[in-house]
Amino acid sequence: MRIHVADHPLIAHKLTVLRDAGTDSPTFRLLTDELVTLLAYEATRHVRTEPVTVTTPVAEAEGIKLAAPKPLVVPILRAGLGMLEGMVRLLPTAEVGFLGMVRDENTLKASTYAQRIPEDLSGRQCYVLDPMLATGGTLADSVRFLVERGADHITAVCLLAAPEGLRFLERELAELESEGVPVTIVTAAVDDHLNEHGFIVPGLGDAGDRLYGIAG
Ligand SMILES: O=P(O)(O)OC[C@H]1O[C@H](OP(=O)(O)OP(=O)(O)O)[C@H](O)[C@@H]1O
Ligand SMILES: O=c1cc[nH]c(=O)[nH]1
Ligand SMILES: [Mg+2]
Repeated sequence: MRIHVADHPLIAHKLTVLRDAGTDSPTFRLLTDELVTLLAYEATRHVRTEPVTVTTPVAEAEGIKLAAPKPLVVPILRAGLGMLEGMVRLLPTAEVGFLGMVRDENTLKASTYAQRIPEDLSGRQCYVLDPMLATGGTLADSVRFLVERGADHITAVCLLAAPEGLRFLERELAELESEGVPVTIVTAAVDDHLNEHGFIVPGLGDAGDRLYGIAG
């Protein structure tokens, strides 16, 4: 598993404001959107392309275009939805599939309550969006779901990751990787630890609640 921690002053600045408990929801949504576009630049570094020739007003030029099949962007509801626009701004021709997942507050186990993902993902590169990688359970399940449908290249874009979750994913996804499905995590920061409630410390709190308000 490849882990890329973005190292850029603009990302660190926006993340600092995002962490601040005093930042209101409209600002939190705006900053999330801006951060994802910056992270998307790194996350799409290995997007598949094919050569193309265009005719400029002067001569022919060799270039590239995104290869078929189109990449699939998968926001993990709810909080991942706040990352969607920032991602497709950079990948406007991507298709979008949805996975609704929620973590039980007591057991910290993730479960899937909704999905709208193409049945056949053979040869598709998938970009999973989820702001928080805490225990890693949600991401591990979502990666397995996509690979079972044929995805062969997965990149997760997160705002924050916990070391415990990254170690868990390394172990859980080792088998997939040995079968030739590379997994990359792109994150704005790796925080210190998880607390007894499975929250990232120092973190930014509950990303879904901060984006959309307290869920019932
Ligand atoms: O790494 P994990 O320990 O699995 O935790 C991370 C998950 O927890 C949060 O979702 P939550 O269950 O709060 O749902 P929400 O997005 O609807 O708020 C977050 O958005 C991730 O999806
Ligand atoms: O810190 C955390 C952990 C899981 N989910 C969140 O939204 N925040
Ligand atoms: Mg939540």
